[in-house]
Amino acid sequence: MRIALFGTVGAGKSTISEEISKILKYRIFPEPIDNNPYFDDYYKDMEANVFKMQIFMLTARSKQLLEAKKLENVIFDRTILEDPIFVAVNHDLKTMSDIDYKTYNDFYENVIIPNLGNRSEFDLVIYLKLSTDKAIERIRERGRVQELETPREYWEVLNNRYDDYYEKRKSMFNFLVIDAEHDDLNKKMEIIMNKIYSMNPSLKK
Ligand SMILES: Nc1ncnc2c1ncn2[C@@H]1O[C@H](COP(=O)(O)OP(=O)(O)OP(=O)(O)O)[C@@H](O)[C@H]1O
Repeated sequence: MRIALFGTVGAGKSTISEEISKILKYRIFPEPIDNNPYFDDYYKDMEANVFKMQIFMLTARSKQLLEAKKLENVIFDRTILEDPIFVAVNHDLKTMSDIDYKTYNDFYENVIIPNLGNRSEFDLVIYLKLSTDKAIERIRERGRVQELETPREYWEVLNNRYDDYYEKRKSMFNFLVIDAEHDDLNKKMEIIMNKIYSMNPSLKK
């Protein structure tokens, strides 16, 4: 089964990915952050670095999808579907120009998507939905320095854009929406695993 975690920064995707992986022993494809040469600069100056950051992210995720093609069972900690959401936020907040926004979207629609073919198909997309206040609380608790100075408006627009994406495309993917506002991991996992087992009862040992 190809499982994807979908949701704004601080939603808890990494934790849920790890919990599912512990149970099903599926490999996780993590967010390409650790060796990302643009990550620090992006948070320091989005306008100057957003385009470079996006090219890096798309390339890293395309490489992951190529590798994952060989595997039947995988977990994606965020998907390539979500990168344009970050780009739209930059455009909304005017840290990306109209021209760059158009170029990115042309590139994404005409180069990235056709090249992916069925590699970006997911059996289940788990949307961890939460309020912006809660997301910010988690970002602060986690304390990743690059994210701490980012204005609230960025997280707010990002979260709204996630909701819009879901509303517009909910019939295109097999979404499971999880209320990620509360911290009860067991409760969230129970709903998720019940869904996974209902899709494939043989996974339940
Ligand atoms: N396309 C993108 N453009 C800009 N920033 C991105 C993009 N994709 C991911 N990021 C950034 O990369 C970081 C991702 O970190 P991480 O893997 O911890 O995910 P997260 O969204 O914080 O997840 P979690 O739900 O686990 O809290 C965040 O700072 C996020 O804003």
